[in-house]
Amino acid sequence: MRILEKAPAKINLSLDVLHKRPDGFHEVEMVMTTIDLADRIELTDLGPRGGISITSHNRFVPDDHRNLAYQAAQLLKERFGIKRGVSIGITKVIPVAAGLAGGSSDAAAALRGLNRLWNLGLSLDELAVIGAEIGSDVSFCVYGGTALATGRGEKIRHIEAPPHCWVILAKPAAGVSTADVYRGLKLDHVRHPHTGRMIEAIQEKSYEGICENLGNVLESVTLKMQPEVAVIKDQMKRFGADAVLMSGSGPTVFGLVQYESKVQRIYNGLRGFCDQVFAVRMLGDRCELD
Ligand SMILES: C[C@@](CO)(OP(=O)(O)O)[C@H](O)COP(=O)(O)OP(=O)(O)OC[C@H]1O[C@@H](n2ccc(N)nc2=O)[C@H](O)[C@@H]1O
Ligand SMILES: Nc1ncnc2c1ncn2[C@@H]1O[C@H](COP(=O)(O)OP(=O)(O)O)[C@@H](O)[C@H]1O
Repeated sequence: MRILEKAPAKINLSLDVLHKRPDGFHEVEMVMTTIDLADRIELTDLGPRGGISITSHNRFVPDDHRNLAYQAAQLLKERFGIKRGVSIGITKVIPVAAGLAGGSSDAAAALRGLNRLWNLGLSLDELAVIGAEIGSDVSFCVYGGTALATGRGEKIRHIEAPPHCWVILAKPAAGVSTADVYRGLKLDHVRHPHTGRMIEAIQEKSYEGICENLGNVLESVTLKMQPEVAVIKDQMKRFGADAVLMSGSGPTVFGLVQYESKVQRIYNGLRGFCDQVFAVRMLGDRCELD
């Protein structure tokens, strides 16, 4: 039997860090939404007593226990005493180590797909709790859609979809380590975004309100490690994006664009000096994972 799952990327419309916790993680408040840029996960049953095998044609994606989709399969096998093997094929589209939760979304897709393959009968809420053991962003990725994520990112409150718009993404060549970025954050020197106002803007379907309230406290940390982020932000604004921000720990920069007529010009302009550029729609609805 073969199961296919879509694993969409996320962007953080708003990312605030409240404080560092005794367990080393940071308490966050993030408004996240899924976009139409997705990896494809193909799960094939390998029969009784088999192991977990990972195939991907991307040299930056680990093909062993370090892969988050592998960890998802291992966790379900152990927890539910599954004795069957599985092959996990990952068609990578989301840039790696980019602040777009590619690995987390692959793990979430593996959880959803294996739940079907092995007839585990788990709800999305149960999968989201299991996902939190793999990484802070996995719970959100189990559901997709749009949500406020709190705690270390694993507490999810669903919110409605933002109004449809275009998202242009541009990723500088090198990736960044999320752990390094959190480590570099000096909380007494940041301007906190207004999480509440972002949620209100989404609920009011105010595209202008969303643009006005984009904010990410991690941006200034990554900017120091990768000055190219500032250059890309500048170019995106100059080519005509309505608002721009770095996603997550970066270094990917996204620009919001309301009208399709502007998208091609901004995309073409950025392609001039950035290899990985994408123009996609915001998904925003949970049902759009299918
Ligand atoms: C920054 C964000 C924003 O959505 O995304 P990315 O940039 O990775 O996509 C997330 O908070 C990243 O989530 P995720 O990538 O799942 O992080 P994890 O694997 O759980 O943690 C990696 C490391 O980041 C730090 N970390 C992560 C989450 C958090 N709330 N506080 C932290 O301090 C810890 O040092 C941890 O060891
Ligand atoms: N399925 C996967 N896809 C991409 N990277 C993965 C995957 N599994 C583990 N990784 C590791 O996780 C790291 C972070 O990758 P990723 O999830 O793409 O970025 P981010 O945390 O910035 O959103 C990568 O450097 C890679 O070594």
